[in-house]
Amino acid sequence: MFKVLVSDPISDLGIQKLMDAEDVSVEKKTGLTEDELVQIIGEYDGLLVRSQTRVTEKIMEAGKGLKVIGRAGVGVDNIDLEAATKRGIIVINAPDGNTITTCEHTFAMMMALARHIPQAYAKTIHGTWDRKSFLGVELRNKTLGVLGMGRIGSEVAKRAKAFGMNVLAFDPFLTEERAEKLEVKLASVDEIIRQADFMTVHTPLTPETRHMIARPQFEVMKKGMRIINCARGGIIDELALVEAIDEGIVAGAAFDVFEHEPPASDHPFLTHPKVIVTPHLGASTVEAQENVAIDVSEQVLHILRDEPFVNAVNMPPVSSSVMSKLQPYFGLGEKLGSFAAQITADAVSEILIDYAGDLYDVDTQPLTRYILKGILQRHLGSDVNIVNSMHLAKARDLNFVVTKTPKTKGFTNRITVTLKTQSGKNRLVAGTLLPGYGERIVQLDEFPVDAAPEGHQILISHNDKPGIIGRVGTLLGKNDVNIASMQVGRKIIGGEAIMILTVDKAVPKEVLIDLTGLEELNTASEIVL
Ligand SMILES: NC(=O)C1=CN([C@@H]2O[C@H](COP(=O)(O)OP(=O)(O)OC[C@H]3O[C@@H](n4cnc5c(N)ncnc54)[C@H](O)[C@@H]3O)[C@@H](O)[C@H]2O)C=CC1
Ligand SMILES: O=C(O)C(=O)COP(=O)(O)O
Repeated sequence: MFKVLVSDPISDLGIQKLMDAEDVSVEKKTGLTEDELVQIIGEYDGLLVRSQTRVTEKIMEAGKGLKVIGRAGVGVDNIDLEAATKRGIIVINAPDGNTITTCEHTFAMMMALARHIPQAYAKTIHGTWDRKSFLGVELRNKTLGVLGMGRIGSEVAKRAKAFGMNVLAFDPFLTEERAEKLEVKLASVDEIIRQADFMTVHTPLTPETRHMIARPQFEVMKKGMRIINCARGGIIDELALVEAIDEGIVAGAAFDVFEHEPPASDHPFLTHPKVIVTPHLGASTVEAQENVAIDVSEQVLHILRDEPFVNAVNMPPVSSSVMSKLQPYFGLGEKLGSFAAQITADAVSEILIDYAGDLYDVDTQPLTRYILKGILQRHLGSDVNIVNSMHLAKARDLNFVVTKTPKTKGFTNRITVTLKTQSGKNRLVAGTLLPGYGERIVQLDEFPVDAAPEGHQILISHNDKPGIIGRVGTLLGKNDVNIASMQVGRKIIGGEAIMILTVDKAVPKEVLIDLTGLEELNTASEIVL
């Protein structure tokens, strides 16, 4: 008999199938502390949560029999995925079930913001008939900026069109073609900030999206903008937002999510007359809660019974025979994908992967999943894994083409990843596994190189002129950035060249800016692998 613990309020109707299963017993214990969970988790094979329960490494360590953690919702930022993967605990989520509900909440917030509904309600029920203070604005003919055009963002955009709004959208995976299909105008974050009347964010919280709207963005923002966050606390810098409202830059904000939940009682949002808040209610409808609970229960049943499953956010289902041939290449593949994504600034329209030499007659599909994971993870965050990376690429109309080449000059094996972009500036990175030496990047765009893909790297494009290497070394030395290795590649003497430096620690942004100021140096960016 499998035992499943439900530790957050999850729809009974949704988990009915799990409760009815003869081989499963379900127990509901909500509101437990970490220590209380640690005490009891050892008895269970499965754990079902929403966003309240923080499933920490300590809990998983105590959950010796835990096979699966089911998240009845989208975001898995309350679950330590790395700890789960390390222990072979499969984490699944229900990504589709609460899309519409959260989109509708976003609209409820947008309307409430435009018409001051919470503030007007509060005055009216306290006996003040105030018709002067709450002059609103229409949505019609206003410009809505949508940051993050995944499931929820796309639905928000669709409904905004019905309200007569013009939609500007930004998502690293949004191509011109897809934007046209969704009837939105592709825009940069900067264009959205300068042009939108309303702005709503629908991205996950990743290192890249954390504080993506902060002081520098407020400084150039269109005056009078209204901002909505029903995605994750931390995407918008909360304190900088309050400042921007007080300075008259932002006309109002509606937040469902917070950097710390629940927010502290003295959080400025809670008393600010121009900020409206809800307690993370985006997914809280009867329908969504039923949907996500059904989805997650079905998957938990499959996993407990050792049956095929979908929506795993962390587990690689690779057979052992394929594994033994391909495993040595998995790390290289993922790094090549990540490297390619990090050097590509434009929206990617197609991914080309070529396997050559020893990889010619191997079923490389699992390896392709690692490469896609490396590419997608940069923008989609921790939800991408080798189980869902192909699905996620397809769902974003991101075509990937795999080719095989029997022989490769100079190497026994070679993986080449090319990202074709909207602007036509394609980026190529190729790598090989050298017996006895490990992973190597052997080509970057048209330049032959020989660099180990690891840690912090600086990629520099420059003109092949004497003295440039010295100038780079001196500047990095002055800034206490130690160079572990350096590789230079060029096609012709005196022409365009590149440099890959492996350094011992993260490179401050200012140092990268200073590098680009050096004579004969064109661009400098950091790659983290
Ligand atoms: N308030 C609530 O109760 C709920 C909140 N959510 C949250 O809403 C967010 C969106 O959920 P979904 O649409 O289902 O996810 P999704 O994965 O379908 O979409 C996220 C999109 O953000 C894009 N993105 C990533 N980095 C970006 C960047 N730097 N700039 C612009 N776009 C970027 C991705 O390419 C992706 O298309 C998630 O954070 C999720 O956790 C989801 C459901 C309920
Ligand atoms: O699904 C998500 O990402 C959510 O944020 C919903 O969270 P909840 O299940 O309502 O605690």
